[in-house]
Amino acid sequence: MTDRIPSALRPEHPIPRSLSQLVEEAGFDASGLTGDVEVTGVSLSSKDVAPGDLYAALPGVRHHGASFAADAAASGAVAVLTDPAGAVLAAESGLPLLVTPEPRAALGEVAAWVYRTRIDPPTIFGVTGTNGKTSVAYLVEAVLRQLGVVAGLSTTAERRIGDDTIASKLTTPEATEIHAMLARMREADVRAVVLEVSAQAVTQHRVDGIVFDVVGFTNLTHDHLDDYSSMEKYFEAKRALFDPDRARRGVAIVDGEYGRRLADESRIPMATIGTRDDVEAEWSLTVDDEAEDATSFTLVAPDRRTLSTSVPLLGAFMASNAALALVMLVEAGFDLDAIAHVLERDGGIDVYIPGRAEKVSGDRGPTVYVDYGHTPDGFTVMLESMRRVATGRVIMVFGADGDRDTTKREEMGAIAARLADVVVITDFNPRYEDPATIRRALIAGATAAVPDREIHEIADPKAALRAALDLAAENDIVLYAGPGHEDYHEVAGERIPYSARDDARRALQERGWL
Ligand SMILES: CC(=O)N[C@H]1[C@@H](OP(=O)(O)OP(=O)(O)OC[C@H]2O[C@@H](n3ccc(=O)[nH]c3=O)[C@H](O)[C@@H]2O)O[C@H](CO)[C@@H](O)[C@@H]1O[C@H](C)C(=O)N[C@@H](C)C(=O)N[C@H](CCC(=O)O)C(=O)O
Ligand SMILES: Nc1ncnc2c1ncn2[C@@H]1O[C@H](COP(=O)(O)OP(=O)(O)OP(=O)(O)O)[C@@H](O)[C@H]1O
Repeated sequence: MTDRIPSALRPEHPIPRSLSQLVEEAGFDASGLTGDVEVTGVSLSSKDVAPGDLYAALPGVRHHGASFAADAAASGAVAVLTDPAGAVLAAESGLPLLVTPEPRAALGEVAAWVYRTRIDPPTIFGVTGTNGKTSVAYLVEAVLRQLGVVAGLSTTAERRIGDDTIASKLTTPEATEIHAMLARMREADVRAVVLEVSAQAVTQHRVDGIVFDVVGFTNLTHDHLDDYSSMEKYFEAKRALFDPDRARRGVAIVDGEYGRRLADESRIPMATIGTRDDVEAEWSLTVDDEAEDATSFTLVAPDRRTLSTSVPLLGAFMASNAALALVMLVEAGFDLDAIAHVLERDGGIDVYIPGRAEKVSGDRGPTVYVDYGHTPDGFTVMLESMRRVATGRVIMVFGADGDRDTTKREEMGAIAARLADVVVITDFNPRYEDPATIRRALIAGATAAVPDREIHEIADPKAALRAALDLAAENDIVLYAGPGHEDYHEVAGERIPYSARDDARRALQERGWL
């Protein structure tokens, strides 16, 4: 299931620790330890085991990790952390066992202990919310760099340690990977780390063993109702991050109901940001100007100091993301005036976010963006911004993920039909679902909302994009929403290499526009 974790995300010079010490110091039931041994790392998949690792054999949806204990031993694992059922399965590996009733809940602490990530930690930022997490994480990292701080970053798109970039698989890595990455970051003298935190990561104990200095909340809107039975449960998963056991301080955008509730109900000090006049908040954001590839804004602090700057990206929502990033930095102790000074020196926030409102066109032909929007709210904010800057029509190409929250599809179709002039519906990661069924749901939503909207159904994404470009005039905008930074298209369990950004550039070149 998991590909190997790149060695660049593990410490180069791990320091051994003995399991008996872990039992002693972390309060594990010593009767669960069947032999002592020194460990240098922890891994959650037999495929990721490096020599000297403690293999965490967890029960999963499809397998019990303990059935791979022999494979882990063959790769150099020196002990197994598992539950009582796993202890039976792992016995034949002959490795010492550390048995605990809920190994997943123990994993963060164990990994933090093995990798010593609690000792002299960097400043750790966490970002959560339905939309905008990746963008905010990049924005925090960008300003840290501008301030001269060596930073680390972990997002859906990439993990970054200083200048090294490694592609990501999950939004938030497993606890084993996070602590290994933090240990590697320490070797690279990283002093501040930004982690994107999904709701699933909180629920699945992936961020256990970390105390965040500042956590930020973007918004909460419809998504992931396949993993959470209600918005309330989804909210609870996010709120759990804003707890004294997990974080010292929080920052929330309080435009929406959930942001306000989070600020009111959290048991950690919370700073609030409002991006509309009718919202009461300590910090206020005003968008000064929106252009095709830049948004300028002014942030007013609780003490009335102001910071006026810009992001080199389209959209008022990117100004909200930037405001959250800046207030998180202030809450972490960075001085607002010092931040204002470097941003003025550099002409704004110097950031590149792969596949988020990314303009791929040049000076000729229509303006073309590739974006990662895959929720009703993401569609809304992006299309509303495009409508404000467009001098021509907005043509939108999109699909919807297979095997993911099916309840949002009709709403996505409806928003596209209401806010775009032309809609091209295509396939996007159908996974194991019938792609025609997904398209039908999107089209049903679109036609119910705007019966006479111009809608094209073109299954092949490359053909759909080219059809949109053929329809576009010089002053039109083409938005290709969904694929963002991804470099594959997932069909029936197979990942077919496909980069929408490269394909869009190729299509523009074919037309002599780039
Ligand atoms: C549905 C779900 O949550 N699945 C998670 C779950 O997988 P699983 O229980 O099916 O694992 P399994 O295949 O039964 O295997 C059991 C154990 O055996 C191990 N194993 C398995 C095979 C093998 O050869 N060797 C081996 O060691 C596995 O590493 C695992 O620990 O446990 C795995 C390892 O602990 C997770 O990686 C996996 O997340 C999958 C990849 C996933 O897609 N999760 C999604 C829902 C997710 O977390 N998404 C959010 C993004 C949200 C957003 O859009 O913002 C995220 O943070 O990425
Ligand atoms: N503040 C925001 N409010 C609403 N939509 C947003 C916001 N910021 C970004 N988006 C939209 O959501 C898409 C995903 O953005 P981003 O990757 O930053 O969010 P995310 O929460 O990290 O999502 P994911 O975890 O799926 O990557 C963007 O491409 C854009 O369409």
